Formats: sequence, C-alpha cells, structure tokens
Amino acid sequence: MAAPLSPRDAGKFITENSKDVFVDLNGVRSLAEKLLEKIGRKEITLKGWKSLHELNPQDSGEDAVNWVFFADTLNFSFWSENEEKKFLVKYKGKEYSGYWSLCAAMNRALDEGIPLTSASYYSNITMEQLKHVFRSDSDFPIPMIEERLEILHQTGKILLDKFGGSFVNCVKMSERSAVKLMHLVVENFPSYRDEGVFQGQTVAFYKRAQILVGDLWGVLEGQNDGCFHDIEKITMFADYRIPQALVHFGAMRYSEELLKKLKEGWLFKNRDREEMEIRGCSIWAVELVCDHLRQLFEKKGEKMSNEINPVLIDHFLWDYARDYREAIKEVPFHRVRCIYY
Ligand SMILES: Nc1nc2c(c(CN[C@H]3C=C[C@H](O)[C@@H]3O)cn2[C@@H]2O[C@H](COP(=O)(O)O)[C@@H](O)[C@H]2O)c(=O)[nH]1
Repeated sequence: MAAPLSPRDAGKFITENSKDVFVDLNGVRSLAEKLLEKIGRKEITLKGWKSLHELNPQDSGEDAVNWVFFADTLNFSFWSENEEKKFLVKYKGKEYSGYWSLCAAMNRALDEGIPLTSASYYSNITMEQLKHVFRSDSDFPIPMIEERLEILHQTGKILLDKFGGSFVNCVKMSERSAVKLMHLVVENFPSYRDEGVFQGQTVAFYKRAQILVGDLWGVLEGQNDGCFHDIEKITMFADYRIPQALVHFGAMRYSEELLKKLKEGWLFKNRDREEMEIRGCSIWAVELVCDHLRQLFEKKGEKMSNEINPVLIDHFLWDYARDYREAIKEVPFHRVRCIYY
C-alpha cells in the first residue's frame, strides 16, 4: 500500500482537484494582511497557548505532557445538533462548552483526586467512572462516550505496553522532530490514523496527531524536548471550525450546492468527497496564508519569526471562531460524527 500523501501534499492535491470547495487567493492575501497587523501587535504568540487559556496546564512537567496527550486523544466531535442542547461543564464558577468542556471536566476530575490522565487509570476506566468524569451541567451528555471509553482503553494499554506509561517517552523518542513525533503517534495509536482516499489517492489529514504536536509545542513553550526544529512542517488541524473561519474571511468558498447542504445541516460521513474537500482546501488555504505572510515580511525587509507557522495561524483562527461565534455563524460548519476531529 503506497504511503499516504502528507497533510500538506494532500491539501494541495485536494485543492487542485476539488469540485465544491475553492481556495480564494484574494481572500488568502487579505487574511494574511490582517494577521500581519496582529503579529505586529504581538497578538499571535506561542505564549498565548497558556496565557490565553486558563484551562490549559500552566507548567511544562510530565503531568502537563500527559494531560495534553489525554486531551488530544479525546479531542473530537463536541458539536451538538442544536446550539441550545449542548453538553456543558461548570468549573470554578465558569461554564464551558465544546472542546473547553472536555478540559473543564478533566480538571474537575483531577481536582477531585481522580488520577484521570495517568495511563494505568484510564486504560481500565469503567463506563460508570467515565460518565462521572464527564457528567454534564446541562441536560445533554458529551457526544460519543462509548467511542471515548474504547479509545481510552486502547490508548492507555499501548502507552503502558510500549512507552512505559508516559507520553514524555514518545516526545523524547521523536528527537525534537515534530514530523517524527506525528508519525510515531499515527503508527502506534490507531485512533489517530486520520486518512481517506480521494480520487484513488490515499491522503492523510492527521488532525489529532498534528494538534497533539502543536499542543506539546505549546505546553513545553518550544523549549527542551518541545524545541521542534521542523514545527513549520505541521499543517493546520483539519477540524470543523477552521473552515468556518476561512470562509468568513473569504479565503475559502463553497459551491452553491454544498452551501445549501451545509445550511440544511446535512450529516456527512467521514471520508465523503465533500468532507475531504473542505478539510483538504482548509489545509492548503492556511499554507498559502503562511506563505503570503512570509512574503509580506520580506517586502518589509524583515525575517518572519519562526514562531509564525500554520500551527499558530490555526490557533488564532480557532480562537477567533470561538470568540466571534455570532459573526462566524453565518457560515455553517460541516457535520460529521467521527473520532478524528
Ligand atoms: N483546528 C483546531 N481545532 C481545534 C482546536 C481546539 C482547541 N485546541 C487549542 C485551543 C486552545 C489551545 O491553544 C489548544 O491548543 C479544538 N479543536 C477542534 O475544534 C472542534 C471543537 O470546536 P468547538 O465545538 O467550537 O469547541 C473539535 O473538532 C476539536 O477537535 C484548535 O486549536 N485548532
């Protein structure tokens, strides 16, 4: 079986052959110009991973690394059919939804003394214990709890059997290569194997494997084992929020037929053609935004900081999609139930 196209090459290939999703170069350029201003105001930095997000670990120790691995192992499918009927978690007086509800539930459990992020615990966690950890403060449960239980058992066992029960060992084995770490995760942990077949070509999206590397870069502050020399080779993370932001900023466009389906709340299957076009074009659009940003810096006679890459552009767009939910809402997100994003 031929190796899959890497996420970046998959993004390019899909964009060049896509029928219902289009990357808009004018929109790419205008988004890059907006980002240039924000970078100039130091609004897009690696430090933001901690300073902007109170639920993320604030240190860089072994527990923090294992916290990130647990979070990204379950970092998928938080959307609800109806915005009024979603899983919510109250933590330290604040109410969290979506991805943040996962983090809030994790921290709530850890505060209760549950060793949630330790592989020896979650490799044997029972459904009853997991339901307690993810108990909802609304009337609606976390989506896909059965899949989450199965993935925790599988992932915890592999981490214990092959990596001494700590994800720090995987990070050390990657020898400061982001790409090596991504492949190590995909090869050893099946739930991270996010691939598809597009026009006969096997393509890799690796959204959770790549966001895991991005989050480790964040939690380790780009230092020591997290000083990845090739972090710019990690692409944006092909989820269901960034496409909304890219269309909102005009960097990506949908055909009329696809837009109609999205507005009707069409439930796509993972690996449908249109779903892969949305994910592939999102990857390529962010790569082009990053390339254009580099050109803008060069035009100013400045070298772009190596902190500016698809990972940080992704975080900015994702945070924007959260903070400006109302503005973004005019663009429907694509609905898929799967364990990959
Ligand atoms: N592309 C991309 N997708 C991301 C993230 C995050 C959170 N991570 C970062 C956030 C702060 C820290 O900096 C973390 O590093 C979650 N997701 C995805 O979004 C979806 C959940 O969305 P909503 O339903 O609105 O909560 C779901 O597919 C989830 O997998 C990201 O950063 N980029």
